[in-house]
Amino acid sequence: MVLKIKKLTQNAKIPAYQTKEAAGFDLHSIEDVVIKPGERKLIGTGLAFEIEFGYEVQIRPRSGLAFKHGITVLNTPGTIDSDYRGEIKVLLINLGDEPFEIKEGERIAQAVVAPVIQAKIEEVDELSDTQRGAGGFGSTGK
Ligand SMILES: O=c1ccn([C@H]2C[C@H](O)[C@@H](COP(=O)(O)OP(=O)(O)OP(=O)(O)O)O2)c(=O)[nH]1
Ligand SMILES: [Mg+2]
Repeated sequence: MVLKIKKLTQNAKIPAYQTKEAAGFDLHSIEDVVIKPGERKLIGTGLAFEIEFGYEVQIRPRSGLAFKHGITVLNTPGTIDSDYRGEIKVLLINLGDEPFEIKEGERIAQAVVAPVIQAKIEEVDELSDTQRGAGGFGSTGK
């Protein structure tokens, strides 16, 4: 699968898988940002993607930032559609107790390519019967 990446700004960094079998590649901030406790911020990467049809890119948190600083991706996994050509942005939230400082060039989140199955959506009047039926939300016990 080829992922085409275009730099939209001079200071954008083309991401790279950090190890041979890494599932995700890290995304870098193009901005200096401070996120106060409880605050959320949309952060630019300066990158645009052309994803092959049949795939998406998911934006996920970095576990180190989550564990050490309470920094996570609010909408995780963020969905990048294969037909999106705008700037890839990362929506971070600070769930920690201290302001979190991000410097331009730092890695703020990771991206994972995943296959997508687009369904043929069909409206019907009846659905088939099943043993579970409408039971959910703990219906089988704790
Ligand atoms: O973390 C994210 C999530 C989304 N996007 C971009 C790519 C995606 O293809 C587009 C739309 O995302 P989504 O469908 O999640 O947002 P929406 O609120 O439904 O907006 P839209 O009405 O544009 O679909 O925004 C990002 O850059 N970062
Ligand atoms: Mg949408």
